[in-house]
Amino acid sequence: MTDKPGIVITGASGRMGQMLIKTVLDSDKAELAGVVEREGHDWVGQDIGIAMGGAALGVVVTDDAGSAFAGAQAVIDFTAPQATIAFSKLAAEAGCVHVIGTTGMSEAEIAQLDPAAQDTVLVRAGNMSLGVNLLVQLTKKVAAALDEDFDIEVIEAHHHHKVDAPSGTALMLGEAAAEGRGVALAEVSDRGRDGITGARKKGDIGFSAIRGGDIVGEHDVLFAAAGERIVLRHMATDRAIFARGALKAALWGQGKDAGAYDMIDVLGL
Ligand SMILES: NC(=O)c1ccc[n+]([C@@H]2O[C@H](COP(=O)([O-])OP(=O)(O)OC[C@H]3O[C@@H](n4cnc5c(N)ncnc54)[C@H](O)[C@@H]3O)[C@@H](O)[C@H]2O)c1
Ligand SMILES: O=C(O)C1=N[C@H](C(=O)O)CCC1
Repeated sequence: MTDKPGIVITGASGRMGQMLIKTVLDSDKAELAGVVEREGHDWVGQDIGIAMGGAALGVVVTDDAGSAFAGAQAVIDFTAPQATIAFSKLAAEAGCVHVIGTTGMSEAEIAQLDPAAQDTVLVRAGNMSLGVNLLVQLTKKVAAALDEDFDIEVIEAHHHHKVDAPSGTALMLGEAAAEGRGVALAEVSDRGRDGITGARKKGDIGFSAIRGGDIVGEHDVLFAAAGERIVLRHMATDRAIFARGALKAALWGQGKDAGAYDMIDVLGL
């Protein structure tokens, strides 16, 4: 028996799932309480240490999320939108802090997380790294200082496995730029230009997505005017930055009031 929070990692075999498991195992502030994979995955039923190519750890991969969450203090979830919605209900029932890194959720899907946030602490962010959350605040500040003579473009690059675009981070940066300008992103967002698009509309916030190789995640916010340009840039070279942020959020959430939070809250930025 220990007083360290027990953490369950969902999507155990994923790029982030494996990084999160290593991060929790390396931490002296938390314990690995369980690991979850989707039904039918060949890791289900295996010891997670062996499945990841190492020694047995005594934690078996399960597809029964409800049982895994019972008795744990937090769930860290980097999976897929529908899985995350289902996990939010189970985490709330179990009284677990739910840290959500899953991206590509529509507004309607995000709204389905609201009932869980009435009952438990839910921390959701499209990017859990300190650097990107700082960049979000810088973007808001720069956008507030400049007028519409500066065209704003968010350019992102990720590995070729990524399934959603724009990235969650790009959307956070776009939201920050829109907030700085005092406009609603939905009104000014320009995504997926192709063909005879017409000239750029003043005040729009544009998005471009590059997909290739093993790029972990790169984001530029470009402010382009006649005669000068400002570029705010974040480059991730190691997924550990996202996992460290997620673990920080899981620990921060212990004992907090139920509600929906983000990494700006966690990091106090
Ligand atoms: N917020 C951040 O800081 C951040 C950082 C990196 C990645 N992400 C996001 O995290 C998500 C996962 O990224 P990834 O690169 O690890 O993807 P991945 O495809 O490598 O991993 C996803 C895992 O989720 C599992 N999964 C899917 N449905 C499930 C279910 N119902 N039950 C249990 N497991 C399920 C899959 O089997 C897979 O193992 C993506 O949405 C990505 O954009 C967010
Ligand atoms: O690898 C991914 O997928 C990433 N997703 C997040 C996003 O959509 O912004 C964060 C960066 C890595």
